[in-house]
Amino acid sequence: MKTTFEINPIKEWLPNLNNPLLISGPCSLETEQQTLETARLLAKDPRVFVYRGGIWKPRTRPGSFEGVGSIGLKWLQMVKKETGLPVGTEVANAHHTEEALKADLDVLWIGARSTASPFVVQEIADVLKGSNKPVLIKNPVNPDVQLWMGAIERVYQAGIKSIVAIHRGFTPFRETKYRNYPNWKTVIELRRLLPNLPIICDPSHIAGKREYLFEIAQKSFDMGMDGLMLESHIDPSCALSDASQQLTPADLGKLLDRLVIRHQDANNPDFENRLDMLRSRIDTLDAELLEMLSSRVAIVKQIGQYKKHNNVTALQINRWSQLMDNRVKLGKKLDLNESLVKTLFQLIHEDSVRLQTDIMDTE
Ligand SMILES: C=C(O[C@@H]1C=C(C(=O)O)C=C[C@H]1O)C(=O)O
Repeated sequence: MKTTFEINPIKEWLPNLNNPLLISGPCSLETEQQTLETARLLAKDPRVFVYRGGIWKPRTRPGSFEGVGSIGLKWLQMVKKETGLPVGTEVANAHHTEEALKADLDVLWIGARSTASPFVVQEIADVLKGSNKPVLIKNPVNPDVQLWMGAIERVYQAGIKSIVAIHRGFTPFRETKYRNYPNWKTVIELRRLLPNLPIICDPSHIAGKREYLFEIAQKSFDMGMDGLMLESHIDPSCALSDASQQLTPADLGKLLDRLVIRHQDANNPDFENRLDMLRSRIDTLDAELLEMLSSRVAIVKQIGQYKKHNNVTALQINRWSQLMDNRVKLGKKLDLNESLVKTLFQLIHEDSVRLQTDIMDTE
């Protein structure tokens, strides 16, 4: 499928956007009062552009608070009427989508568990046909960029051009300090595949804890994200869901005050000139790296021939272990990141062994 999507910039559906897109509001709407009081405070901050509130909550285990359901749509309409903020909620099946469209919410989003299921996304997309609603699509729970793309394509094929992707982190397979670990590699790949697609970050679901929200939000701007979705609650300690990751509107304001917003360009000729100079040095160094790599490959091939004639295995585990230890030590001395050195030499070694077995088996 071709990947030149004509995605609308956010400003097309949010004309007063003059800052990164910030979506905020409670994880779950709980009562009319909690919904409205949170909204009233958020509406005072001009950096908040959309009010969010979950009403159908996909919970991992049964028995937790699963949201107030359709009554919440009425509360969201009240927020819009009173504050003027556009409002949105998560939809997870055709019925939710029909209800949300009937209530004329301004934006809808598809959650991470739903994105992971093509059937669910398709059923939502079928209902969205002809609606023109902006749709935000969270990453699937596993870092599979194709699955994320698939959900975006399904919604796009339903005629929706106002799409935003949300990085909400991925299910960890081991203990991490975050609730859902961020995977910037997957986000960078999505950006490469769909350069015009706005991508925002959801630090609340990545962090799981208030104390980590700032570092993730700042990293998002460092990475060129187009905005943030940050949960807020009038009284987080009493929240019925995700109590430890929500902020009061006042604390949200304080967090926003500390964030440095970064731009794609500096619009400053001095900066551009200096950057060009440094980049041309990188270009030269990269060419040298590749030439050195090519010389290395030539020797690896020579060794391969030599091994072939002497019936010696391509893989030499002792040499490989010593080489790796030595390169890691050298890398440390040169102040290089250990995982960079390891990954680089693992790739180089894997290719050496492949080259040598090819020589042994085909010539
Ligand atoms: C080049 C060799 O063959 C393999 C490739 C290596 C490499 O790329 O440096 C090291 C050990 C071997 O597993 C060798 O035996 O020296």
